[in-house]
Amino acid sequence: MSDTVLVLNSGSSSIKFGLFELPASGPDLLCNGLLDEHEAAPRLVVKSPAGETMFEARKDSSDTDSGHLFAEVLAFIDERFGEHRLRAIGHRIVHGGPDYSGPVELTDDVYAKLAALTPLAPLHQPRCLEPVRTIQAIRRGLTQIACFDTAFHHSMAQPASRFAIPRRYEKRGVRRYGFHGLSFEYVAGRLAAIAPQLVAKRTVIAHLGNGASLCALRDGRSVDTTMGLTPLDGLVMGTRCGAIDPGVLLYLQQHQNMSSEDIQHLLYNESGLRGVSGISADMRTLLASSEAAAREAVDLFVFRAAQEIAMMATTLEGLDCLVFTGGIGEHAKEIRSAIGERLRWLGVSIDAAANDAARERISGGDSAVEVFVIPTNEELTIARHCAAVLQTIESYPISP
Ligand SMILES: Nc1ncnc2c1ncn2[C@@H]1O[C@H](COP(=O)(O)OP(=O)(O)O)[C@@H](O)[C@H]1O
Ligand SMILES: CC(=O)OP(=O)(O)O
Ligand SMILES: [Mg+2]
Repeated sequence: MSDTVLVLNSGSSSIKFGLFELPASGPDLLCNGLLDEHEAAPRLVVKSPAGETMFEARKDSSDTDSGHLFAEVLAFIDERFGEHRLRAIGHRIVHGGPDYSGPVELTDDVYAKLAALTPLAPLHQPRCLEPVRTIQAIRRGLTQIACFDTAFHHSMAQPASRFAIPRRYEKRGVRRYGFHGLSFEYVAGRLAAIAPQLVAKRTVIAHLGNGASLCALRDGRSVDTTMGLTPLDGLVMGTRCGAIDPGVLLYLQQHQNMSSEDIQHLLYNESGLRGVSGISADMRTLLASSEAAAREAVDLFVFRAAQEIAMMATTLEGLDCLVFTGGIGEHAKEIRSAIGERLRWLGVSIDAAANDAARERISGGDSAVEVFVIPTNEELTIARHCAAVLQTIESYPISP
């Protein structure tokens, strides 16, 4: 009998999960799955590591209780992997605030602190925390572990972590935290394995998914990132505006008769690709569309991504390596090449054939900047963190 951990990755547009076996050599995937809520009838799919479908269920669109999903996933695991011992559930928690620079066991006290951070990630934090309570109810006593998007950026120092507002707000926690850290950590680790000579070099990782952000790295550690106090700052996203003149918010509130709730909804849910195109938040749909507004939304996404990559390069005082990851970064060759074109002046040159084939290294021979496509794996990062935390809990030794 071997030990396993179930990892839940609740993002803004999907819930992904993975079941990992925990041998001493590191977590091994047994199956993974996705709850896709984009379709009219949300779909639950579980696949083997080879990509074969092991289980599929279509949920009634009126069934908005994700608790049913988790009960279904746990029942499936019991049935198919009953010979293993489920040791813990590992959760991606988007906001860890100032207190958590690494993974922690989810006690009631920790839960309360994380729930209090909901206003700083209103789209994500409730979705991340809801399964914790659900699982507590259906599997009392099962260890649950929180792994944070913010933790990787605790290495970020001032001035990168500072806003230009009076210091008293910084003391109250109003500072730049950054997100997508579990993804950046995984990609930085893969990059170190593929190209160890680049670890000490000036690297920017572009996580371009439904949520999107950049991380500037030196020696594999985060020194700057584009998201701030909340996952609203920085790049244009699926439904989020990214960086915006704060005067816009004042104007909307004072002269467009909008409440703070209206403004929150506008900036988190109705902006970004969705708002600019008026068509969709999904990059695939926009790239396939012949509408001018779709093209304009994609152009703005590319323009801003290139601008902010140059901003990260300023923090690093140059750029040696650029890595694309996330749903768009991994799959949208048009976006990678358009961003590359805008960064020619920085020495970026992308090889068209390598880019079309989504090879691991896509920079041309003449490029001053090494360019890679590295698929992210937030679930594996969480599983690794869980294995480390479980080893510190005496009553849960990991079997060799
Ligand atoms: N083949 C593709 N071509 C272009 N865009 C894609 C492709 N596959 C996925 N995407 C885009 O990736 C985005 C979702 O990214 P993902 O990282 O999966 O999201 P999440 O932030 O929810 O984890 C969507 O905009 C989607 O359109
Ligand atoms: C932090 C964040 O934006 O996450 P996601 O990409 O899952 O929306
Ligand atoms: Mg994501």
